[in-house]
Amino acid sequence: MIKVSDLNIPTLDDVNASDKKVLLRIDINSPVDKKTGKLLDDSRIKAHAYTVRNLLERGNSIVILSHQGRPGDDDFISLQQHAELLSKYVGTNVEFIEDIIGPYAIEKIKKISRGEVYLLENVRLVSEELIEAPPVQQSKTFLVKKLSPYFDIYVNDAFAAAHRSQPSLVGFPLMLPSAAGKIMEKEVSALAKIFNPEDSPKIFVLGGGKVSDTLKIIEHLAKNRVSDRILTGGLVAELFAVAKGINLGKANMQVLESKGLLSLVPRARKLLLSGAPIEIPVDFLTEKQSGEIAEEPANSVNGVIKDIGTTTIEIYSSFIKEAKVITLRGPMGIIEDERFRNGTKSLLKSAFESPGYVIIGGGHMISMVEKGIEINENKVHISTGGGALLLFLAGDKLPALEALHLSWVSKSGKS
Ligand SMILES: Nc1ncnc2c1ncn2[C@@H]1O[C@H](COP(=O)(O)OP(=O)(O)OP(=O)(O)O)[C@@H](O)[C@H]1O
Ligand SMILES: O=C(O)[C@H](O)COP(=O)(O)O
Repeated sequence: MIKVSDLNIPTLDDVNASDKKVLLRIDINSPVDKKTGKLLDDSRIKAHAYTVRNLLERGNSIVILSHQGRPGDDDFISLQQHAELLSKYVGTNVEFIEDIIGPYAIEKIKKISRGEVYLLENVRLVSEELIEAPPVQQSKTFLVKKLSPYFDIYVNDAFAAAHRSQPSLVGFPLMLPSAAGKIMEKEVSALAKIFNPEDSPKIFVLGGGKVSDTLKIIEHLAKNRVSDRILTGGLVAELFAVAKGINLGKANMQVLESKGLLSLVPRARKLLLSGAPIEIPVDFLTEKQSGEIAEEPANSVNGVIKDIGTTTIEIYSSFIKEAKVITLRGPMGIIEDERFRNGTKSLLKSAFESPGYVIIGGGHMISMVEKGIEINENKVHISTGGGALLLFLAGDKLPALEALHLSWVSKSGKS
C-alpha cells in the first residue's frame, strides 16, 4: 500500500495479480522528431518495461493502453514504434494491435494467453479519451464499458498522466479490482522521500511548450507556497516576458499569437503582480530569417527566440547551485535542433553539480540527460512525469491516484 496524503493506494501486492488477464495503463508518450516521425527518446518505454516484466513473472497476460501526443499535433502518432521498443526492453514480443475497442481488438483480447503482451493503438484515437470528467462518468464511456468485461484486474502505471481525469486513467478502477503499477509506486515513494516540504530554497526550472499547463502549475505552486524561485525558459518565459511588458518583437509575438498564448497574458500578469517568485531570462539566443544566430538582450530581440542566452544561464546556474531542491521540467529552448540545446544542457549540468536534491521531469527534459552518466539515486530522481510530477509536488491530489483509492475502498470495504 502507498499512502498519498490521507489516501491509501493499493499496489500489486495488495490485489491478487497472479495468473490474471491484466489491463495495464502506461504512459509512453515520447518526444517525436517532427521531420521523420521517429521517437527521439525511449526513457518512458524503458521505465514501464520493468512493470510489464514484473506482471509477466506473476504469470499474467497483459493488454496495454497508452497515448501519444494530442490530436492535431505533430507528435500524435501510432504506437507501432513503441511496441518494437517495448519488446526490446521487456525481452519478449509485445504485439502491436492496430485497434482499441473494435472487433479486431476484442477478438485478440478474448484469445490472449498467459505470457502474451499486446499493446493497443494510441488510446487518444478514441474521442472520449480527450474529455476530462469524474470517475463515475468515465466508467460509463464506450472505452471502459467495451474493454472491462475481458479483464480480471486493472493496473495503472501511468504516473506521468495521473493528473488527467480521462477514461483510461480513472474509469476502469470503478469497474475492476485495481492497483498502482511498479513505476507509479516507485515515483510516489521516491518523491515522498526526496521532496521534504521543510527544505528550502526550492527552485523550479520550468520551460517547454505546454504553456497553459505550466501556467496552471505555477498558479498552484504559488498558491501553496511550494517554490522559493521559479526560473522560466522556453515559451513559458516568453509569456511572462510579455506579461512584464517586454517587447519581444514582431516575430515572437506572432509565434505566441499563432499558438493562442496571448490570451494567457492577463493570468501571467496577475501572478507577477501577486508577488509570485518568477524569474525571466535577461537574454536569448535567437535566429533571424537569414539563418543568422545571435545572442540578444531580452528587451531588444530581433530574431525568433530559440534558447536562453549565456548571461541567463549564468544567473540561473548561480540560483541552482544554492538550492536545496531543484526541479526541472520542460526545455529552455528548441532542443530538437542541437544548436539550441545549450541552455537546457547547461542548467542540467549545474543541477547535477549542485549539492541539492534534483528532480527531473518531462519527456523532453529527461531526453537531455546525458546517456551513461552516473546517477546518484539518493540525490537525483528522474521522473517519468511532467505536468503530473509538478502538480504532485504542488500538493494537488492526482485524479488517477484518487480513482485507485476509490476502487480500493469499494472493492475491499477498507479505507
Ligand atoms: N522558445 C521556444 N519556442 C518554441 N518552442 C519551444 C521553445 N522552447 C522550447 N520549446 C519546445 O518545447 C517542447 C517541449 O515542451 P514540453 O512542455 O512538452 O516539455 P516536456 O519536458 O516534454 O514535458 P512533458 O513530458 O510533460 O510534455 C519542445 O518541442 C521544444 O521545441
Ligand atoms: O507528457 C505528459 O505530460 C503526459 O504524457 C500527459 O500528456 P498530456 O499533457 O498530453 O495529457
